[in-house]
Amino acid sequence: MEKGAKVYIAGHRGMVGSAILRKLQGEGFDNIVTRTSAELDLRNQQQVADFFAAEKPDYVFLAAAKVGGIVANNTYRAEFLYDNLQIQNNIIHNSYLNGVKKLMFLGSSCIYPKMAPQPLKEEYLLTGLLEPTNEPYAIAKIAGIKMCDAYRAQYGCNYISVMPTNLYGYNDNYHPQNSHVLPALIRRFHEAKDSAAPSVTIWGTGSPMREFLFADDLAEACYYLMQNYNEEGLVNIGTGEDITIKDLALLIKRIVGYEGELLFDATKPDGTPRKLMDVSKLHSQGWHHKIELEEGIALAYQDFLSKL
Ligand SMILES: NC(=O)C1=CN([C@@H]2O[C@H](COP(=O)(O)OP(=O)(O)OC[C@H]3O[C@@H](n4cnc5c(N)ncnc54)[C@H](OP(=O)(O)O)[C@@H]3O)[C@@H](O)[C@H]2O)C=CC1
Ligand SMILES: C[C@H]1O[C@H](OP(=O)(O)OP(=O)(O)OC[C@H]2O[C@@H](n3cnc4c(=O)[nH]c(N)nc43)[C@H](O)[C@@H]2O)[C@@H](O)[C@@H](O)C1=O
Repeated sequence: MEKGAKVYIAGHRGMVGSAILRKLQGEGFDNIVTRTSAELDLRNQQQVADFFAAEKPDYVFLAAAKVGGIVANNTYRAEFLYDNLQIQNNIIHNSYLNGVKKLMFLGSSCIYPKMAPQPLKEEYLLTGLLEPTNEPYAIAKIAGIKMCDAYRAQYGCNYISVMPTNLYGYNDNYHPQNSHVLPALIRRFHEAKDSAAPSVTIWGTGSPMREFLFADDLAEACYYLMQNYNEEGLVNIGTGEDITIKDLALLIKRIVGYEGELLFDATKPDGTPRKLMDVSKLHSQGWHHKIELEEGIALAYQDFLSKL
């Protein structure tokens, strides 16, 4: 990507899109195109066609999506499938029609089979059944990978797909029910500290393992791969390290400074038992994460406090 190139970041107000925007601005890009969902509903085929025909971006980061935690995925199953298929189909197809030089599609580690061997290698895609709570979202993300590969094969489009692990960071979603575990627990421990509540309830058994990457690290990786990677298929983006939900809760509890007890609500779903990324392909490309979990949670908590 040349510094003067016109770059469209779809989803620039979200956690990931805003981190990519900061990264590109920091690198000196000054021709960045953005639209909020109120200005441009990416599910709408005609609106997206008109936008691409008018703006003709050179490069596209596809970081707009219907996103949420385990309960949101399981509750809004139709929206997670429909919205995500519409958004990505419209952007990928109109990028092709308007000669976009390169596009990055963001998927998720939930595309891998629920019981795949660990760590998750890119080649495990489509080798088994998906986790039921996020199957609609995962099916949409798998379709996005296959769209990029099909447009590369038939039309020669340089569209690449990256699969981030679970993310957290600035501008995260702190909704009590619909968010991911890390922001949900920052909020719950903070509110329990404020109200001197005797206990905090963690969903599920606490035994599932998850890997977490700070969104600004993800943005660094996306920028790096946009400059250096031009292949079909997918690339995992993560740290290669994971932690149980119980240990994550204990870490957040300590950082927030809450002193009560932990309770576990086994009526809430655990989801996939483990989804540790194999990051050897990413490391062989020359990229490694910088922000470790404890430091990242402290930064996210400061961001949460600053927006109260
Ligand atoms: N968060 C995570 O843990 C992970 C996220 N990812 C992927 O990273 C990408 C970004 O996620 P994240 O930043 O967390 O999500 P956010 O929910 O923070 O942001 C999503 C953005 O998408 C935009 N958007 C949603 N629907 C529409 C629509 N119909 N039309 C236009 N814009 C729309 C929103 O725009 P607006 O603000 O203007 O409404 C929003 O800014 C997604 O592809 C997601 O699947 C992958 C792995 C983990
Ligand atoms: C990024 C990823 O995000 C989703 O999958 P997930 O990894 O299961 O994400 P999660 O962060 O919601 O939960 C992780 C674990 O944590 C437990 N947990 C405890 N207490 C809370 C809690 O309070 N909130 C949430 N959300 N989870 C909690 C929860 O029960 C689960 O065992 C996908 O649907 C899919 O969209 C996707 O790609």
